[in-house]
Order: sequence, then C-alpha cells, then structure tokens
Amino acid sequence: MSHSYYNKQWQEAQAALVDLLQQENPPEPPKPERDRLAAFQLLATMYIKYIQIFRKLEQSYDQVVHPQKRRVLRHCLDGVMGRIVELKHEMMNLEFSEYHYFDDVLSDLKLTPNDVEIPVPKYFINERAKNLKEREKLLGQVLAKIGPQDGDKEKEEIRMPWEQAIRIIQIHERARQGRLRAKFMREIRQQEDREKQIQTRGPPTLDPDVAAMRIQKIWKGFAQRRRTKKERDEEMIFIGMAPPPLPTNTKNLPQTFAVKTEELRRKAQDVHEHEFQQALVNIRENIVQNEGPDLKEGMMDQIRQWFIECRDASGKFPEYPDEDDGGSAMIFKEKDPAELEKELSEKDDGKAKGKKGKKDKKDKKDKKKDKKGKKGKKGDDDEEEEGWKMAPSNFVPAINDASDTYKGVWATRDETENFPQKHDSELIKEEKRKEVETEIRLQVDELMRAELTNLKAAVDREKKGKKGKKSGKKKKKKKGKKSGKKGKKGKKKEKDLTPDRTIEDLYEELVTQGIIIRCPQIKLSDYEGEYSYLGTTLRQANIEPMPSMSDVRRLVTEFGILPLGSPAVHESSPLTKSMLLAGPRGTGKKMLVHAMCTELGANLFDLSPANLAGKYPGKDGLKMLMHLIYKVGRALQPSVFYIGDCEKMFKKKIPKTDPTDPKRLKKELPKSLKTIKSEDRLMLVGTTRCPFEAEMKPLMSCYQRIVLIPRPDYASRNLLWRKLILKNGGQITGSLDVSSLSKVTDGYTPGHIVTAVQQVLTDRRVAQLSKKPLQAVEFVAPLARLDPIYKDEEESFKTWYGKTPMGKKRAKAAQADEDDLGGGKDKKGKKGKKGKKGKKGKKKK
Ligand SMILES: Nc1ncnc2c1ncn2[C@@H]1O[C@H](COP(=O)(O)OP(=O)(O)OP(=O)(O)O)[C@@H](O)[C@H]1O
Repeated sequence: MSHSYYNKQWQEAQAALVDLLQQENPPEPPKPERDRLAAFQLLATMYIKYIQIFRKLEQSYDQVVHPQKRRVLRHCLDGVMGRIVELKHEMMNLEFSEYHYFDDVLSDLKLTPNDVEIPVPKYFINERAKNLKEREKLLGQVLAKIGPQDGDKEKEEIRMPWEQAIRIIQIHERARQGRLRAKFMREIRQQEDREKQIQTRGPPTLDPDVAAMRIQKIWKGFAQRRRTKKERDEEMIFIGMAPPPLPTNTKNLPQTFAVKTEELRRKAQDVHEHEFQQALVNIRENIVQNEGPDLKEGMMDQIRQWFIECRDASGKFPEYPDEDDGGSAMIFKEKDPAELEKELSEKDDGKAKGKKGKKDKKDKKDKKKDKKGKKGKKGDDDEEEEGWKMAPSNFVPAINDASDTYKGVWATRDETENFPQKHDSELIKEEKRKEVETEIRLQVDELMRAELTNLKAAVDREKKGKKGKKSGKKKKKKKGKKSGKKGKKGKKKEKDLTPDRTIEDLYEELVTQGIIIRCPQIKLSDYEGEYSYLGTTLRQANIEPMPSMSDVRRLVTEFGILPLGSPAVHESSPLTKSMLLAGPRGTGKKMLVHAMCTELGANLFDLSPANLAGKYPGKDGLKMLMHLIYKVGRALQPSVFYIGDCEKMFKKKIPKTDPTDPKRLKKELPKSLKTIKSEDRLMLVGTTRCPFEAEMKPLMSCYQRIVLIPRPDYASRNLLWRKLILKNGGQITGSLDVSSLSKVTDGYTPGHIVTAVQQVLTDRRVAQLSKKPLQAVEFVAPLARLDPIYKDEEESFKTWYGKTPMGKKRAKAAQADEDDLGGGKDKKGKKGKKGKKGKKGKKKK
C-alpha cells in the first residue's frame, strides 16, 4: 500500500473520532440512564466504534513512515486503546460479567465479527525488537550452558547396549532387503504368468478395426468423464461451494508482495526516525548558535526597560516574578508596568488567597458532582436521580489532544514536496525555538534577578529587597528538604535483598533454576475459534450462554495484552493484576498464556507447584524467590507469572503423596500482588481444569478476573478441523466431510482434535494424499481412544462461575430485573416500583 492509503486510513479514523468525541464531551451533562439495557447498548455501540477506529489507527501506525505523524498517531492509538479497556470495565461493572455479546449491535451497524476483532498492535514487538533479540540471545546462552532440561532428557533417554542397538539396525535392514527381494520375486512371477497366458491363448483372433473401436470407446468414455468432473469442480469453485486450489508458487502472489512492502516500510520508518533524531539535535544547535545571542540580548534589554519603567511609574524597583510563576515570561503578558506591579502586590496579599478560594470552591463543586454521579450509580441517594452515568475517562483528554493536533497540523498540511514522507523541519524549528527560548529565559532570569538585587542595593539600601531574597531562598531550601525526606522513606519500605547484583545476573539465576522459561512462539491469531451469533438472543431469554472461543481471544487481549503492552494504557486504565483461565483439559489455556507472552515479548515466569518443587526451600528461600521474580519482572517488564493447576494452592486437603507442596505461595502471592502498581506491567495468570476443587474466597482474592474457556461449538470445531488439517500437511477435498466430522466431535476439545490430526496425518499418509484423499472415517479411530468432555463437566464450570462474586452479583441483578418486570405487570401498587414508574412517567412527559 502507498503513503496516501495509510494517510487516508488515518483521516477516516479521525473523522470517526470527531463524531465519537462529540458524544464523549456533550455540551450538557447527560441525564442518568435508568434502563440497564439501554445503558449497555450505548456502551457497546461506543466500544465497537472505538474498535473500528483502533483497527484503522493500528494499521496506519504500523505503516506510516513520517516520524512526526507517527508520534501523533501513537498518542491517539494509546488513547483509543485505553478507552477500549475502560469501556470494557464499564460494561463489566454494568453487566456483572466478563463476557459481553454484541451480535445485535453488529447487525445494527451492519458489521461482521471480523470487523471488530481487536488486533494486537505490532509496535509492542517491533519497537523492542533489538532488546528482545538480546534477551533471547542471553536466554539461549544460559540454556545452552545448563544443557538439556529434565523434559528433554526424558525424551532422549533411550539407552541400550551397543549389541542391542546393532541387532535392531540389522533386523530392520534385513527386513528392508527382504521386502525388496519379495517385490522382485512378485514382479518376475507376474511376468511369467503373463507369458504363459499368451502362449496358451495363441495369436489374437479379433478384427483390428473392432479392437481399435473398443479401445476408442473406452478412451472416449474416460476422457469425457474426466472433462465433466473438471467442469463440475470449476463450477463449484465459481459458485463458492468449493475452495479454490492453493497456488503452487506463493512467491508471485500479491499477498507475498504486500508483506514484503510492509517490511520495507518498517525499515524506512527506522531510517526516517534516525534522520529525525539527528535533525532535532542539529536544528536545536542551529537555533542556539544563530538566534540564541540575539534572543538573550533582546530579553535582557526588555527586562531592563521594565525595571526603569516600573521605577519611573511607582518610584521603586519591582519584585522579580518567581520561577514558579513563569519568571520574566509573565511580565510580557501585561505591558503596563504600573498594572503589573499592582497585580504582583495584590497577588502577594489577597488575590492569591482569593484565587485559591475560587479554585477550592470549583474543586469542591467538581467533587460534589463526581460524588453525585457515583451515588447515582449506586442508587443510594433518593434525592439524586437514580441510574447509570458514564464515569469520567482518563483517555478522552489524550484522544482530544491528538485529534486537535491532527486538525491543527496534519489535516490541511501541503505535502506535495514531501513524497518520501521524511520529517518536517519547519515543525521542528517551531518546537525547538520555544524550547530554546524558555531555556534562555531561565538563564536570563537568573542574571537579571542578580542585577535587580544589585540595583536595589545600590540605589536604596532598604531591608525589603533583602528580605524578599531570603524568604525566596528559604522556601526553596524547605522544598528541597521535604522532597528529600519523602524519597528516603519510599526507598526504605522496599528492602533490596540483592543490592549488589545486576539484573542480568539475577535473570541468569532464574533461567538456571527453570523459573524463567522459554516460551513457544505462538500468535494469538493461532488460537482458532469462531464467533457465536446467539449470545444476545440467549441472554435476552435469560439463558446464560457459554462464551465462544472468539470471545476468549477478545478477553485475553483486553485484560492481558493491551494493558501490558502499552505503558500509557497500563498507567491510566483500571488495573488488572491477575487473571484466571478456567476450562476443561485441552481447551488451550497454556496456549493462551504462551500467545500472551509472544505478542507482548514478555518474560514467562513459571511458578507452577510442579516447577517450584525443591527450589528456593524454606521461608528465606521463598522470600528470595518472590524478591527475585518481582525485581527481574519489573526491570524487564512486561512479565507474566504463570501458575498451572492453580486450584491446588487453594485446595482444602492436599494428598500426602503430593511432593510439590502447592500451598507454598498461598500467603506470599496475594501479598505481593498488592505491591503491583500502575507502572509495573506484571500480571499473574493462573490456569485450572477444576476450579471447583479450590476454596472460593482465597481463590477469588488472588485472581481478579476470570476467563471461562468453553468447549468448542460446532462452528469452532469446523474451523479447527479445517485449519489443523491444513497446518499438518493435509488437504481438504470433496471426499473429506468436515461438516459431519465437526458434528460428531461434539465434546472434543482443540487438544483432542490436535492429537487426532497428528496421529492420522503421519509423513507416510501425507505422501499418499495425492493418490488417496483424506476421509473423515480415518479420524474416528484416534478419536475413539480419547475421552470427550461431557456436558456435565461444562455445566459444573458454569455452576461454579455462578458462585463467584461476579456470578452472584449477576444473578442478583437478573433477579432485580425480573422483580421489576413482575412488579410492572402484576403489582402496580407496590412502593418502590411505583416510585420508579412515577419518575419514568414524568420524564417521558
Ligand atoms: N483454539 C485453538 N486453536 C488451535 N489450537 C489449539 C486451540 N486450543 C488448543 N489448541 C491446541 O491444543 C493443544 C492443547 O492445548 P493446551 O495445552 O494449551 O491446553 P490446556 O487447556 O492447557 O490443557 P491442560 O488443561 O490439559 O493442560 C495444544 O497443542 C494447542 O496448540
């Protein structure tokens, strides 16, 4: 794609943002929404629109090569990303559920589920590529030093004496030779049989014409059948009933060219960025050298003039404005010196107080407003209007900012001369000029302050001037002291158990201990799964649907990937410190953790009980372990702490035969989670196959968010079969009935499907595919050996989820809604409902 394509994408995204921002900043504060459904619809619509904008911005940011445009884009992208996360949390607080269904909104907006897939910004990885490579290298070196690990050893550990090994080789070699000889013998025998038959039959008696006709008949029939089949296949492809054949040569495909172009553009980004950084330094130096001295002299003259004018007007020299008030820059806003001095004196005495008073009042008013909003949400205050109100956003100001910059600078800029899309020197000059001016003003202020005191001392040696100076100095000193103390206190709280060791050293130790592990490179898009179109319909019928696999993907992106990937989003969005992935065996829990780490370029700390067994023993060991993982995790963030089978930590009884001591971290972990702050991009991710075995309270206090992972539904199974067969070298032809296969594999998880596909599609079978196409029956035998997940097991997950705090809240809210509806129909005279109804009626009027 071209520069103009990505500029257009950006432009479209900005146009959509303008509409949304009008909704976000209404001229009058909106009235609280009483209808929960309407509030959710409003949120969901905004959420989906933001996702569409996000997709466009992400694509533009990935490909735009102009360094200054990229900065504005990044600001906007982070803002939109943060707003999406915020809206998700708003929806969660409103609906009391992690999962939300938007099929009705999608059909209203005429969108497909693919249009609202949340992409993972590529800059998470691309902009840290160098660091990640170095870390990977270090990890590789350490792993090579410690040799193959336990898991690998088990695989390799087939040991046998020489004699036995030679015997096995001999057996196989003799078998091979035997088979070859048998094949020869068979061919010789067949040849002999044929010769014997010819001898017994004698010379052919058939008329050559008749024989030729017979051959022609057979050939023509065969050729026509072949042609008809080909035409039928082509027609099926034409009407979209069969997939087109895969191209044999992928090199000349347009997709391949597109990928190459994208790579080239990313390289151009680096080059342009480098040039931009150089230009920043050069232009600044130029301004300092060429314009600096004139600027400095001009300022000094102006200030001296001001001294004299003041003295002429009021008979004494003025007070020099403080650095905090903006120094001499403040003087030139007001031109009249008498007025300025008046203002200054008033500021000292009364105005400052007045302003403070006003500010305080304003703040109080704002706070009151906020409180009102919150109360409205809770519905506690009878005087306030009940209902839901959108919480103030931390990201809308950033989006506003970026939007204004776009409008002010880029929307109308003439770029006909800038075809390669390099930096714009004029913009840099404007920016740097301001920067240099403020810097020079600081220097000038210092000089002029000294000059003023000298002047004052020389002309009239009164005490006022000196007092002002002292008080100024004292103030500064005091401030300095205070900040110093605070700093020290903050540091004292965190004891560093390893003060003299470097992070690389600690990283190496954790890798050697097997706590930091190498994560398989899996993209989130590899986690296949279809969208469910029934979510809203089921919820409206008061049936809680099981989430679809595409919902799982979305949730992992929103809770884990987006906040951990961007520091700006993590700092201001609602904090998610931990997440529990709960689902039956083989549903891809580990795969999701690996996908998270791959997409983020995050370190993976394996804190599973089985992995910790025997490592860092005792209380001190545990303290050290926690210290190490947090220190290294923070220094090399983002980091993911993974705990497999995490329900074991909160089980009531642990069997004595269990050597892993899963309860070791039970106390330390929740404590340490409290130390995670908005600037620490760390997350605890637990996976469990049987969350119902754990005690609910402690489990929920440790894991903030729950992601329930379903068995795949028909649509997802269909997709999984197709994708996994192709991935393992198979081919989807007309003779493979994927639909029936998907139907009969209800209850089988992706893990089962992967196993079955790998067992069927051996190298030998893949080689035979051209002659013997794959058939659905072949998968039956491997599947029969696997135990599917029965409906009861899935139900037990649902019931368990109903008992979690979120599930309980949801049930309560549903009950309240039902009561409301019931009250409306039957008990019109009852108190509460009557009140509400009355209000609603009034509103409508
Ligand atoms: N949605 C999916 N798309 C493609 N492959 C999947 C999907 N889900 C799981 N798999 C594959 O299934 C296999 C099992 O997945 P994984 O080990 O992550 O499951 P799990 O839930 O952690 O299982 P367990 O609870 O038994 O440890 C892996 O090979 C994984 O790649």
